Amino acid sequence: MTHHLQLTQLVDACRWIGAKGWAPATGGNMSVRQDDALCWLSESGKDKGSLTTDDFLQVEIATNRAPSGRKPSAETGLHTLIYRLFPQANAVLHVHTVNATVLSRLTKTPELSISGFEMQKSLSGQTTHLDTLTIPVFDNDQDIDALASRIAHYAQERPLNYGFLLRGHGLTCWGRDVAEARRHLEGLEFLFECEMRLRQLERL
Ligand SMILES: CSC[C@@H](O)[C@@H](O)C(=O)COP(=O)(O)O
Ligand SMILES: [Zn+2]
Repeated sequence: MTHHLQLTQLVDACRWIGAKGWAPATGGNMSVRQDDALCWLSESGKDKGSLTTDDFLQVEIATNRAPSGRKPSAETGLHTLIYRLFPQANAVLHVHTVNATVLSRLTKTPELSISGFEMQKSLSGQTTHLDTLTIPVFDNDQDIDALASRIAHYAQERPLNYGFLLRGHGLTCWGRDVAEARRHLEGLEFLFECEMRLRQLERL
């Protein structure tokens, strides 16, 4: 399948994320795949809600190098890991939502389990609220290479679909295209919000 570079769709997604308040300050980073070898990543340190296509730079998926010499996201190594692990992933969105940040800290186990919600079907392949959705929660780390290798190790042992949480940090999710990555982000964020409210009300 040939696909044109989805940079315009990604810029639109960044605006939407910014308007939702899901990338406060300079939090969050976003990318799209160009091909097997290259992706386009948001430049480090910018407000991700007001990016233009000029704020994305080409990065080598195998090496994390940016030929332009500009500085790609601090979390480049997580985006390129996803492109290496999943050939069908073509867009990656990383956000710092309050729900992802708090729920990942409330989850003391290596995985968050979610069940009983119709909105689980917003995630590709999910067909019923009766299934249990498993979202891994990795301890945050400022050493992105170390974090990437922990995630890669998890993916060798267990299915890793849609996204993962970084404890006390945020959510990283992906899709076949920007539209699917957006749907996964919106679906997961809705589920996190519901889970948070249920826990508050039930005092779990
Ligand atoms: C307050 S931003 C913290 C960053 O280290 C990181 O977590 C992040 O999401 C944004 O980093 P960036 O380098 O701009 O892509
Ligand atoms: Zn982050």
